[in-house]
Amino acid sequence: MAGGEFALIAQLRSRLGTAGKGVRLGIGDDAAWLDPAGRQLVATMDTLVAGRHFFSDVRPYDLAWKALAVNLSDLAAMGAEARWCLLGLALPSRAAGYGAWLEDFMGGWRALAERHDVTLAGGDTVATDGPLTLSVTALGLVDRSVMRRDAARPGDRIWVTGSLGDAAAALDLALMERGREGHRVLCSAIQREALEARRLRPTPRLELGEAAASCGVRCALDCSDGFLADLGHILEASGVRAHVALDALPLSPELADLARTDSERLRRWPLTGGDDYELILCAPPSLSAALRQAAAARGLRLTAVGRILSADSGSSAAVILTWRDQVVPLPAVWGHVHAL
Ligand SMILES: Nc1ncnc2c1ncn2[C@@H]1O[C@H](COP(=O)(O)OP(=O)(O)OP(=O)(O)O)[C@@H](O)[C@H]1O
Ligand SMILES: Cc1ncc(C[n+]2csc(CCOP(=O)(O)O)c2C)c(N)n1
Ligand SMILES: [Mg+2]
Repeated sequence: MAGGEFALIAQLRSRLGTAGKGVRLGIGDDAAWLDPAGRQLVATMDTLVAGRHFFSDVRPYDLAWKALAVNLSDLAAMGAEARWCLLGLALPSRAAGYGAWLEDFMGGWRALAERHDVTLAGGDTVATDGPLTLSVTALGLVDRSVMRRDAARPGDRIWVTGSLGDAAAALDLALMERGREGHRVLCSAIQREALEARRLRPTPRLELGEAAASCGVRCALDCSDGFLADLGHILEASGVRAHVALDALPLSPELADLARTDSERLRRWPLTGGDDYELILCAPPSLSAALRQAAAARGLRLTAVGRILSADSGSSAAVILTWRDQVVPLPAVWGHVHAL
């Protein structure tokens, strides 16, 4: 980008890059100089592409929130304390320029960054002939071991924070509104607003992630591709299987209302929908009380949804799904999410 790039960076620097904890040198030099103060560093990156991860007409405020939230959610799943971010922007040319866009974008970024005391320490800005693309690197700190996806053990309880499926239902609504292929959803304006807020502004469960790791939980992952697909990552990495009780999956009141009359939806949205950004945790029963307490202290819903089984127990399926204690078939996992 020509001159506009430097004006844009100056804005980001003055509004988002002000001195933060451990920032020796932030936006403005060839690289950021950061001080983890003797702690261990956890690093993650997620990229959002217009048309694939968000609709091009998204409000910049919401886009910024989501780009940051999905990365903080990865730190939460490791049990890390979020500290710094780098922001990569690939911007297609726009008749209206990026002045007003950036103003709104920075508002959304700041709202979430301030909540977790995360500083923008650097990034990169380029022009592109392709779609608007944002790539965020998030850096966090831990003092002890992280939670890993290969650490589930037979006998562990499987826990889920918050509720599942709202964002997927909202995506169906948004697709229908745009005349695109989606599943028909009939709901009130109030229900729609609640679901849409979950799709647009996910809440990274950083406090619970840190607390769970402190309680001794060794296995977690954040749920972005859909509960079944993400649980599948844990099962594969850990070499185990699982039993999941479909009737135990936590639903928001709005989704429970919509799914009441339709068990197919009840299965699809929370199990395969994606974009939830809740944590899936696996922990031995001896940690259940401490985990429940950690969630209650933060006003966060935490639900036991199943159990980890050993690889050689019973049937060959990785996940045994039950509904009212009867085994039910697994829905097809949403294949196109990762089609390259
Ligand atoms: N291009 C890449 N180069 C190096 N490592 C990569 C690359 N893409 C992914 N990875 C690594 O692969 C692992 C899995 O990444 P993946 O993006 O599937 O998980 P995730 O970020 O938890 O999920 P999601 O992106 O759906 O939120 C991570 O360790 C990630 O750092
Ligand atoms: C416009 C639009 N279409 C589809 C979706 C749904 N979606 C896209 S990627 C993804 C999983 C995480 O992605 P990744 O694994 O690539 O990080 C999900 C649930 C959306 N949010 N917006
Ligand atoms: Mg990723």
